[in-house]
Amino acid sequence: MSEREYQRGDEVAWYADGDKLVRNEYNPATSYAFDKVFGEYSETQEVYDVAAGPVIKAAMEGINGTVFAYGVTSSGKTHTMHGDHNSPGIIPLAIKDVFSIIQDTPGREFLLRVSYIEIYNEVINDLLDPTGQNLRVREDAQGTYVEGIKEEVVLSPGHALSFIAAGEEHRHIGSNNFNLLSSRSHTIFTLMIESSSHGDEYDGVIFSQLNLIDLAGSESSKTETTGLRRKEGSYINKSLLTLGTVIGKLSEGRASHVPYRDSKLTRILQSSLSGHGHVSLICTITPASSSMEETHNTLKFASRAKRIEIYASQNKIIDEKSLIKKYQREISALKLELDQLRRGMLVGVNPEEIMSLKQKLEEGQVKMQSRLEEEEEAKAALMSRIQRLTKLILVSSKNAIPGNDDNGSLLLNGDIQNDLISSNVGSTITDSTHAGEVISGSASDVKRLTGGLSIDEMDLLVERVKMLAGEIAFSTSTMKRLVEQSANDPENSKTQIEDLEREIEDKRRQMRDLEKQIVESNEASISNTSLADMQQTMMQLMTQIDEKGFELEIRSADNRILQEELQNKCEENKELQERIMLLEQQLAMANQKPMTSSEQHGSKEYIDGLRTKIKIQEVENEKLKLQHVHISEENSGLYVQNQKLSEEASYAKELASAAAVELKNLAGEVTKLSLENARLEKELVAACELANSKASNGGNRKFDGGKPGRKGRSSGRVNNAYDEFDSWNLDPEDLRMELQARKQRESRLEAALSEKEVFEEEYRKKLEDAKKKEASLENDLANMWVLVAQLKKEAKGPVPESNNNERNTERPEPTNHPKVENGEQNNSVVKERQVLDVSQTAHDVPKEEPLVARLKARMQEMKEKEVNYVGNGDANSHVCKVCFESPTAAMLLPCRHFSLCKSCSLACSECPICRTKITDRIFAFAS
Ligand SMILES: Nc1ncnc2c1ncn2[C@@H]1O[C@H](COP(=O)(O)OP(=O)(O)OP(=O)(O)O)[C@@H](O)[C@H]1O
Repeated sequence: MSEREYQRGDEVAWYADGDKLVRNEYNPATSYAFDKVFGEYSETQEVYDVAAGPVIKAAMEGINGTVFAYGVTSSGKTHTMHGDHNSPGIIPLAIKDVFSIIQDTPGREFLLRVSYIEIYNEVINDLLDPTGQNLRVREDAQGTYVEGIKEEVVLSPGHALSFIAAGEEHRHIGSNNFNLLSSRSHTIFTLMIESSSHGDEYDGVIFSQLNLIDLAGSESSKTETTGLRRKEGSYINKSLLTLGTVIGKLSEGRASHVPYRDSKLTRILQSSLSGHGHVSLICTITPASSSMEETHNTLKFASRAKRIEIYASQNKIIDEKSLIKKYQREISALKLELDQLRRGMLVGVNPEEIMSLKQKLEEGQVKMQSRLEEEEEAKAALMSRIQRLTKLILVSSKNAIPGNDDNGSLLLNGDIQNDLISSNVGSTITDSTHAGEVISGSASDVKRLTGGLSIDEMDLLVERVKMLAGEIAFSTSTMKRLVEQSANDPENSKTQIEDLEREIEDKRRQMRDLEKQIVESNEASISNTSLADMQQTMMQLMTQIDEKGFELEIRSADNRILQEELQNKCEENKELQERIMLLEQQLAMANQKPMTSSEQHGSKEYIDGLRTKIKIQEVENEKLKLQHVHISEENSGLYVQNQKLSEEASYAKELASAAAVELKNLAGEVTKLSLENARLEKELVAACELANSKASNGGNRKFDGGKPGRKGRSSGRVNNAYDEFDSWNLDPEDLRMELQARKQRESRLEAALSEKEVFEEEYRKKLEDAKKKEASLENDLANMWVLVAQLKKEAKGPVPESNNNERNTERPEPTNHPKVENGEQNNSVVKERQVLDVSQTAHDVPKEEPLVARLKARMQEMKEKEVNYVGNGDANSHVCKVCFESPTAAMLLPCRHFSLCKSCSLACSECPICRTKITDRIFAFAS
């Protein structure tokens, strides 16, 4: 149990009974058996060894694998899959294992790629590429895949972890009342593994995919969430419900329709769940008594999932499609091309030519320059591509050097490791945390800078610096998490944070050392370069100058365009300002007009008075506009409320009709039972009579010598009946008891019947209340519209009577309020409107102030009503327990739980409250 659960006073409700059973503390007969149960003292490493290790090993041999953690919120899924600094989870352990398997597999080349996505509110986002949002799931011959996903080649465990750390920064996390850092999305970390053996032993390329999944936790109604969290919770629950249904269908083993398409999660996992890969499901549970029911559900889910049978087999792909093969082919072709190019260049180009080329360039002979540029660029591109491709292919260090001392270092393909091991560069790498991640290439083809490091080695150092930077990012994000958690456990966190800080400092130091080496090596190489090298360096520098020049040109062109745009904008601005001035002039002239007329009247006061009036009118207009906005908002609020009420009313109707159906059934059952009772009573009377007559005949069965004695009796009706009774072997006492039991059952049923009637009565009352509320809200709504119309009219000043029709047509109520349109509105509304109309026609419009006050009072009244309405009863009682949104339908599950809306209930194969299987659905509204 967690600290929080202890503090809450929870007890242990479920416990691990041995390493295969989970048993209920309160009801020991309830237990579930699994492949392996890990108790409270188990480490994640043990979980990894049993539940993930074999899957990862098989994935390295070409069999797809999926490992996922399932459980309610805060039960430890993220702890199991990601872990923390002290206890790494399945994902980091798997990554480490993958690289050590590569190291232990001499004779094979591997290419590893990773992708990392999340499913948040049924939208797939790429965590490695912030621009990759709302991606789509597609299907091809090999199964389902996410379109447009970013895949990154990884070279070391640290490299892979740095991508996870970067992805975690974008993942959706939030807090609920169970977990401060609750995962609000499902995440899928995928490792794509390609491998082939070398040279003569080449047997094609094997491809496999390893999915490591951290699901978001299902949320019960106990999770106090609102707004966004509630919405997220409903999406999480829906997708987990679909996962449950899919697992349920698969475990049945029958060829029925499996609804993979009902959620993105099941759609992506379709190939894994139904295909030929290994799947390992880790269910996380809490022993706490307050979550007993949720834990029970998880155990049932796990039991069902255990019944699914999957037939794992190795994948093979055709060579053309494999990336590793493509890279290998490309490397050979590029090397060839580079050779040709280099030969051509060394022979064909000398410093004078370069100088003359430079001169010609200055003179504008673009053709020559571009040839030089192209050749240089092509060469540089080829070299860097060869290096890059070569570095991506991973091989065990045991491959490359005969007699290698097997120091455990993993090499990236090639033959430069001798140099590395002998140089201090190599030792730095071997000393580092992810020892022996060495990048190699075909160094023979790559130019070595005299006295310094080869280009490959330099690249290797740069790569190593990048990896260290990634690892530092990962450690920093772990530290951030720890700092967040330090409030709960300051002592423990402090030491962890200190350790991490030390580690980060250490890595920074390593990075600085490497950077120093790079700089020193550059300097050394410069001081020792031969003439040829100088030529080449010069050429490279020239190319760089040219490139920079080109870049500069592009930038200045861009700049020119931007300046033009700016100028255009300025001109536009100027035009606009002129227009504004013109309009102002026009306005001033327009303002002057009444002055002229007032001059005609010869009264300055009159003008001032008019101006003040205009100003007041403007202020009033502003106010009215604001009020109009308020009222419109109020109106839409009322409309929504109205809709809600209608939904509630229909819900109540459905419930009532469901109750009626049940009542009818119960009545039928009661009648049947009464008939049965009557029959039994008759039988009892007959039996009693027989017993009595037997007693009066002195024939006590105990003393009459048993059955043979009865056979000798003379035939008669009573005796025949007795024989018949005897042949049934019925005891009157039994019958009496049976009768009593039936009577009890009957009275129970009658009690249930009357209870149902009470419920029905309650529902009826609720329905009436809802109807009343609806009517009153409609009434209010209509009143508001009348007021709005009046306000509008007043805003326009006194309107001549002939304008009344126009005013009426402006009213928006017919579109928003169907009842008014149909003329069905409440009489009081009609009356009020008539009164107002009359008052308007008589030019007896109340002054604005009282009207505004009335409007405010009305708004206050409406708000209070809303509060009363919302405050009535439990807001959660009628919402669907899965999506938390729609009202529940009147659905009769076999377990009698009315807890789902229609769409959720159709999507599930079992009741989410008690997990009873849904065999029939009776929709009351259908009946
Ligand atoms: N086996 C465990 N040992 C120690 N601490 C654990 C263990 N399992 C979970 N915790 C702690 O419990 C808290 C909640 O765990 P975690 O975040 O892994 O739950 P979750 O199931 O992923 O939750 P959600 O679904 O809300 O994301 C964390 O602080 C975690 O460190």
